[in-house]
Amino acid sequence: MAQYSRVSGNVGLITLQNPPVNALSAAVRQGIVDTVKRALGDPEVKSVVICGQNGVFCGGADIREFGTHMTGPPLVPMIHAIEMADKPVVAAIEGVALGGGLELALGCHYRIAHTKAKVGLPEVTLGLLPAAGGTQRLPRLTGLPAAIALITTGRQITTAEALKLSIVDQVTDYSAVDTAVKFAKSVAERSLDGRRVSERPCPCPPDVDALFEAAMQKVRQSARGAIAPVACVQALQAAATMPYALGMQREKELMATLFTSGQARALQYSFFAQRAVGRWSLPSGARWDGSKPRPIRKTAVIGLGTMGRGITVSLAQAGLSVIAVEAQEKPLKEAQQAISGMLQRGAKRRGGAPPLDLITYSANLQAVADVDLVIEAVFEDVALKKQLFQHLSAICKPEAFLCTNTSALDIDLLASQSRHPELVVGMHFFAPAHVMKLLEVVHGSRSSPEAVATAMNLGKQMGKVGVAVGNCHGFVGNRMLKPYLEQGLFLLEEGATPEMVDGALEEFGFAMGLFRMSDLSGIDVGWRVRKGEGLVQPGASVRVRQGRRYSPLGDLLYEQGRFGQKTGRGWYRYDNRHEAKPDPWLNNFLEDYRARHGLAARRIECQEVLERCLYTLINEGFRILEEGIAAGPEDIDVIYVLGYGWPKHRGGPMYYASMVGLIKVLERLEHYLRAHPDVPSLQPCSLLRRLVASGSPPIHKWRKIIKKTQSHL
Ligand SMILES: CCCCCCC/C=C/C(=O)SCCNC(=O)CCNC(=O)[C@H](O)C(C)(C)COP(=O)(O)OP(=O)(O)OC[C@H]1O[C@@H](n2cnc3c(N)ncnc32)[C@H](O)[C@@H]1OP(=O)(O)O
Repeated sequence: MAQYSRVSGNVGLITLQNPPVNALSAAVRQGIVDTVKRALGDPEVKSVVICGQNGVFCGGADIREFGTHMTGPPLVPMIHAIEMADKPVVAAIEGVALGGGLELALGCHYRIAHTKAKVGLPEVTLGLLPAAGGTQRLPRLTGLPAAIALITTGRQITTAEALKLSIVDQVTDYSAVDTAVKFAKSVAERSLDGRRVSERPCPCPPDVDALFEAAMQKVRQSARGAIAPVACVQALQAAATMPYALGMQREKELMATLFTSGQARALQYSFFAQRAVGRWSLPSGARWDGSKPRPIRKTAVIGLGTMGRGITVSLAQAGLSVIAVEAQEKPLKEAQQAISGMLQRGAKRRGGAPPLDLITYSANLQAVADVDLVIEAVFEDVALKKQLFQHLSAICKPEAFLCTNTSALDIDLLASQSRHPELVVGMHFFAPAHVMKLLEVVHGSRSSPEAVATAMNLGKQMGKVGVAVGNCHGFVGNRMLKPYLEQGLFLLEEGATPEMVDGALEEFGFAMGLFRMSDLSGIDVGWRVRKGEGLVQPGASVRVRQGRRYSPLGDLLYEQGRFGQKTGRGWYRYDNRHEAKPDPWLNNFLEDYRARHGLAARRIECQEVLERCLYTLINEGFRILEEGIAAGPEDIDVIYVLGYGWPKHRGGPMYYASMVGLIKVLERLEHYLRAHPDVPSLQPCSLLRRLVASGSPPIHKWRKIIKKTQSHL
């Protein structure tokens, strides 16, 4: 809806009303059309201001409408009518002007924004392009390079930056609406010549072809198969080379292919999934809306290795005070230097001063005595962490939350070392912790809903997307990774090469194939995990361990000192630190290994690589759902997209399974299980069977069946 009033004598004020973000639903679009008509037809009204209620201009088109039969007036003619009005129309931007919201503002003759507002065209992140004239109007204001950068990334910018780029005409610290009304009065009689953006020429640099070639190359490299960024460049190319009307036609055609694409559906699913995970629930029935987080003011981080440093930076950037503890003086000094550098670089990027004063460094654990919440990030060693929890429990005030940054260890075991196990939760950050948005908040059997709510809330303050998960080895993300990695090794035994397996996964859209990932995280790290599980038998290469097929290939590489990137050798060779090159040594090693074990190498197709690696990972995801470790498929999908390089435009593993068809996933798992009966991770899980038996319902209906399956267990 849109409300109309006349203010300050002769200014027509149109207020968009659709909480929480005034999205342009059919009713809002109808409201705008009606109120604009009314304002333009009222002889008393000399100029018009468009604003949004509750301090938010507009969050864009209503994404919930996209999957439905769309009704109501379309955006393009609505914005065109505003631009062609013969009375000045001013957009008063507060909060956000995003997507269709910014496109609406670009159709106005003037834009006045609050200093704290943000603007952007994030459609590309939803698999779309700004198809309400955004690709044609923005470059006419900002020039092509800035428009390419903004539209192909969807980056949201401050209004200070928007002012520099001529996207807005004025920025104010006062009410943008009041300022816009005053301004509208002052320009009431002024000519609109030059104010209609679509009538301006698109500024074209002389090297425009080279500019677009470079832009196309850049998006193709970073998009990893996503089609929307490519379409964005094509639409901008139309703005540069065609008259406005033809450019609009091209924008429309490109949008038509994106709008119904599977990628757009997956990205829009992901948008809502990232919000749905905030509405967590625990197996006990406790929920986000009934559990109050406790405010946290003082925090502490124990252990200032890579993870501890990233967590400290992230807490300070969120405005929280941090006691940063490292037992030895030398590493403490080194960490202090590194953290200061990270904060300074961050401040340079974001603007403002680095929050150095918020951090106090100490080598003494007693320094954490009066903090509200501790995050320990010491070495992943259960004995060390147990001892630390005993100390913390004795030192900290009784109501302090004790959080552990572990990627796999038992939260209940650590909680049992504390006098207040209900205040213990896992906070599993992902490296680099000040950059990665994902946070697994792990609830143990005794964690209180208040502790979970507080950790989730703290994560949000830190700019993370928290996902509440249950306690099991590897939680959700790392647990699902295990069968995926295992299949990679089995494929090598059967005739594949690391570059072939990685090629298939990267072609699918993963940021990195599994062997490149293993080289990056360290072959020694995986070895240590397997050792902890009792799987490593040095020197032996027996292919059955704990009653199931086992590949010792990773252990053999470890024994050769090939730890991955850090030693320059792993599954690949690294002549310079980052570039992975196929290593003839490895091929010989694999041939010897196969010969020793009587394994005949066979030709393996990419499809088999994908099916075996991805379907076993997905199958583990179904087990996790069945056991209640994750509350719903959205939780798993958010974890994989934000933490494990799963291609965003494929929605996440569980969404992907729903798109491939559950029956196909089930059949292929059964097929591979027949070929490899000694691999239990290929055994389809009962939830998958139950979903297939229920007719493979759409993903949003899985929770109901999961609940039924759980009640049968
Ligand atoms: C052939 C058809 C042609 C159509 C023309 C196409 C041209 C235009 C396309 C578009 O405009 S696409 C939409 C572009 N806009 C966005 O991508 C913005 C998305 N929203 C956000 O980034 C954030 O929500 C926000 C606006 C910055 C606010 O963030 P905040 O952290 O304050 O709140 P959230 O938890 O994110 O959101 C609150 C609530 O609102 C829902 N929501 C947000 N934006 C939209 C939207 N555009 N449409 C529908 N709903 C929206 C969000 O889902 C939350 O609700 P719940 O999911 O929690 O119920």
